[in-house]
Amino acid sequence: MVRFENVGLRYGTEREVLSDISFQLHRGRFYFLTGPSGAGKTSLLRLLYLAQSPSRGEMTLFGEDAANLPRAARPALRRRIGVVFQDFRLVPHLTVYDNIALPLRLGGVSEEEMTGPVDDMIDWVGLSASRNARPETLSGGEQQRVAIARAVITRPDLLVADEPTGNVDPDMAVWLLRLFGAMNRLGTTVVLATHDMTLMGRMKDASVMRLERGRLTDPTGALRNPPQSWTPSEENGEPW
Ligand SMILES: Nc1ncnc2c1ncn2[C@@H]1O[C@H](COP(=O)(O)OP(=O)(O)OP(=O)(O)O)[C@@H](O)[C@H]1O
Repeated sequence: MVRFENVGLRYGTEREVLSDISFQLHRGRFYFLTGPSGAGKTSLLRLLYLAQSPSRGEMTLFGEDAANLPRAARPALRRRIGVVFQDFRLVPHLTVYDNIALPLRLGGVSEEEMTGPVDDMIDWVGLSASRNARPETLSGGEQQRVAIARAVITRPDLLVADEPTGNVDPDMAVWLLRLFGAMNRLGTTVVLATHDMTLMGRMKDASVMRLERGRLTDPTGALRNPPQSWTPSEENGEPW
């Protein structure tokens, strides 16, 4: 569903921060993106969620040429991608409910249609008691659960997360990883950037993409060939 071929990225006239990046992401898989600080993880994720265009190379997303996408075609492709950031990026003056409902409102879903799914989602992330609270009154872990709920309320094909557990305690990090795992079991492809080796060890089936000074290594060998044994699981105890 995603293919990068010899992708390079430079900011302005500086040297390339990403060079010769080639990989494929397979539908329904879980990927960790790791590497030292400054290796280019955020830059690679920004390419994936179309916040940045590559300086060279080929980039195919959901079968579309994403490297040369006309501006007008970007929103439709972008709607198929959910994004979660380390610093949550919630809208401060909106309640938990309204933050999670935001992508549906922007997509033109009626208030009547969205109430059930948004409340189910609030329940799923364990925040029913905070439905009408503003983000500033929540803990970091609670805010990140709102951010994850907002990112997945549209059931994206691809979920991209940039150090989503960086600002929460270790127990909450495991809780959040379970949410990403549950989404993944429902068929969403997940790419999660992290430094946290313990967290990576908890997701045994995940593939690991490692960046070193702007170049990608493939320690699990899974980026070019999909694992033969793997099939998406239909099991789900989640509300949607
Ligand atoms: N907007 C920008 N303009 C110029 N250089 C940038 C910009 N964003 C990132 N860089 C540079 O690109 C390189 C890769 O940065 P990036 O943030 O992608 O790495 P990272 O692996 O995510 O690091 P960290 O783990 O510290 O967040 C760094 O040298 C950084 O200084």
